[in-house]
Amino acid sequence: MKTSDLQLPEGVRARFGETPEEVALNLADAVAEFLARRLKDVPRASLVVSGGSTPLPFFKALSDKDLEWGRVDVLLADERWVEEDHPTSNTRLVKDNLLRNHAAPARFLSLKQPGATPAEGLEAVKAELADLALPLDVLILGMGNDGHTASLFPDAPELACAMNPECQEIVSVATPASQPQKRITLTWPPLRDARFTALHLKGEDKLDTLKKAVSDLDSVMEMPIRAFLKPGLQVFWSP
Ligand SMILES: O=C1O[C@H](COP(=O)(O)O)[C@@H](O)[C@H](O)[C@H]1O
Repeated sequence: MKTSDLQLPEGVRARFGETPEEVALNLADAVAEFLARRLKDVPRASLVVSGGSTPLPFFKALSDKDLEWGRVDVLLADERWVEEDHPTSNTRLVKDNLLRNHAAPARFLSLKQPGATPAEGLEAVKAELADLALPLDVLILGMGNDGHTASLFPDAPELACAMNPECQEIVSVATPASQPQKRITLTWPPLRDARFTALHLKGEDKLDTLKKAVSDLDSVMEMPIRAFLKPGLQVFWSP
């Protein structure tokens, strides 16, 4: 599919590049600029990132930015309920690739807390996030080809509650049948209200998925990413 075939909703900005490295640098520039501006006005700023394979070059580029990282709270939009030494731990991914270089002094708020299941650890996760200021400042989302973002999966029994605009909880357990591991995710209200939101994608398959998502913006429960395709969103994509 050609990028010119993609008709994004009004107010959604396309920031497409030729390579993942180019897009990662552009995204890191945009995030660093936003955080630096925010830190002039507030004592602490927040940065919510996603896991998976796409963000790696972005994490590396952002870790080189000379910011007052000691005043930045970093957390994940979602996490698998696995220990940090597990190969799919997003926490480890962030610690190894983002919280280094200039970014080493940032405070990391972990969505993985003690407990055999996310349900068991949920109260501890809420306690970890208790003094996080809302609205969130920067949110970087990814997307799966089933239309999930964060761990808002179409087949998660918890989805309706987590996507409810009146949801009072900042985090939810997610147990989609399609996934091998149970998960924990930020819910729609805090994600919806972030001041700067980017969707970071790599690959033709993601472009096809995005095209499918924009074709019917109302069916949010089929593809939760649809809820985020609203004015202000910036889509960073490369082949
Ligand atoms: O499961 C997940 O997948 C998406 C996308 O991952 P990628 O490997 O295709 O980049 C990610 O955004 C989400 O945080 C993660 O839990």
